[in-house]
Amino acid sequence: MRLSPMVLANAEEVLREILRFTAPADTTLSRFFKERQRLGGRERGAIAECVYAVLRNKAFFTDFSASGSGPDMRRLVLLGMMDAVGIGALPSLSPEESAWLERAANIDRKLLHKSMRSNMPKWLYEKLVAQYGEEEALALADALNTPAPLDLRVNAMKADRDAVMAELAQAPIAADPTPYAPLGLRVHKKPALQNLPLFKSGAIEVQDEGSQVLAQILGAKRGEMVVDFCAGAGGKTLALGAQMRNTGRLYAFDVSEKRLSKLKPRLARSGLSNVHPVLIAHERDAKIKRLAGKIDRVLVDAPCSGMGTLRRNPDVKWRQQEGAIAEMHDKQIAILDGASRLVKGGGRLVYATCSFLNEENDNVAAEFLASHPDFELVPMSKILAEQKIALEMGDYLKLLPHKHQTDGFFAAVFERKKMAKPAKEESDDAE
Ligand SMILES: C[S@@+](CC[C@H](N)C(=O)[O-])C[C@H]1O[C@@H](n2cnc3c(N)ncnc32)[C@H](O)[C@@H]1O
Repeated sequence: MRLSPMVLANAEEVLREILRFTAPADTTLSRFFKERQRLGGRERGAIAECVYAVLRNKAFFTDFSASGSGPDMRRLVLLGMMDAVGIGALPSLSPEESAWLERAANIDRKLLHKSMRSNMPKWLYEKLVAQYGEEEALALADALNTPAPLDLRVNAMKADRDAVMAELAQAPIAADPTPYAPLGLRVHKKPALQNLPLFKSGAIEVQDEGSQVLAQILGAKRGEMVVDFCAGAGGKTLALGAQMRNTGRLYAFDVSEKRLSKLKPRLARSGLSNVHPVLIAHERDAKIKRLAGKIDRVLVDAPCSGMGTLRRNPDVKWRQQEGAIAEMHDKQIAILDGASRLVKGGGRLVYATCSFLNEENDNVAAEFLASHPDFELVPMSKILAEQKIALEMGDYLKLLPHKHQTDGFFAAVFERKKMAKPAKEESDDAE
């Protein structure tokens, strides 16, 4: 069935705003839809898919659109809709527009020039090539320009993976176990899940497999004292609380009241009562000092460029400036230093990001080790063996979409040496 012409007009309007890159695309889209209650589910789906198709092919579409006619934004929308719903579903195309779209559809995008195929700002693509070499950089860029699958985590407090898979099949929703995360399911297609009894009862949460692996490698156990230092809306907190079987104490720190407030309803659904959300002012907050040297495991899921999530947020790369990466690096070092004070002798500290850039990953880990002789690196190969996760890694966890079908993630595990005394607290409360 063809879309109505007003869908194209709406797509043009929202795309124009999103391409200014002044706000995240998903925020702009949800505000736009909220203001247009008359748009139905199919129309919303087509507009959102069109916008994301343009973001994932911005370089190619911008270049190709120069060969078309009519207003710029209409040309981009037609190309986006071609990917989103197919040329046959587009209303009121002129014969020239149809022929033009057929030409675009027949272009093999793998044969485009690398600057167009990678669909990234030059500085970012150059960083990728420097890190991975050209061939792998292109494979990674291709994967980052492809939509992510929908992964679920089964809440072990409420269900097991096989039972959830069987219940989903009744819906009917087809899903397969994820290869690395023991409680993960990868759902075929993208069905709405919010109204499923499994979701309402807290038996499942939406979570990328890579994120699940990150929570797993902290190795949190029953009865332990654990801190999720950058808990945000609690994606990993929920996984950690369940891993601890709702025992011990799990502090969820964050500097954002708004993000922490999103954790509350998720906690209620999850059935966890061992989680204690704590709003902190910064990484040296006095609330943290009371716990210095007392914590078994600390997760620092640090604020980062978010480049590892480009499959979901393809606009991030166009909104970030290269200089922001260096600023991020300094912030990451400061947070990791603050969080390290919590760890007791023999305890573990995990530093993680959803980025694949060395500045935010290996470099931060190396600097931390160089300035904290009371910590040593625990090779990721050892951690993965402990957790029985079938992934081949060296010192660090480096998950990449073209290799592991997850978002891009990094993690390093540090252990505080047993003899080391808790960090002496300087009188720096007044900072
Ligand atoms: C990558 S996000 C965390 C995502 C979250 N762990 C999850 O799994 O959903 C990083 C978080 O760090 C928080 N943050 C930023 N600066 C911080 C600081 N100085 N101390 C603690 N948290 C901070 C941000 O508010 C943000 O929620």
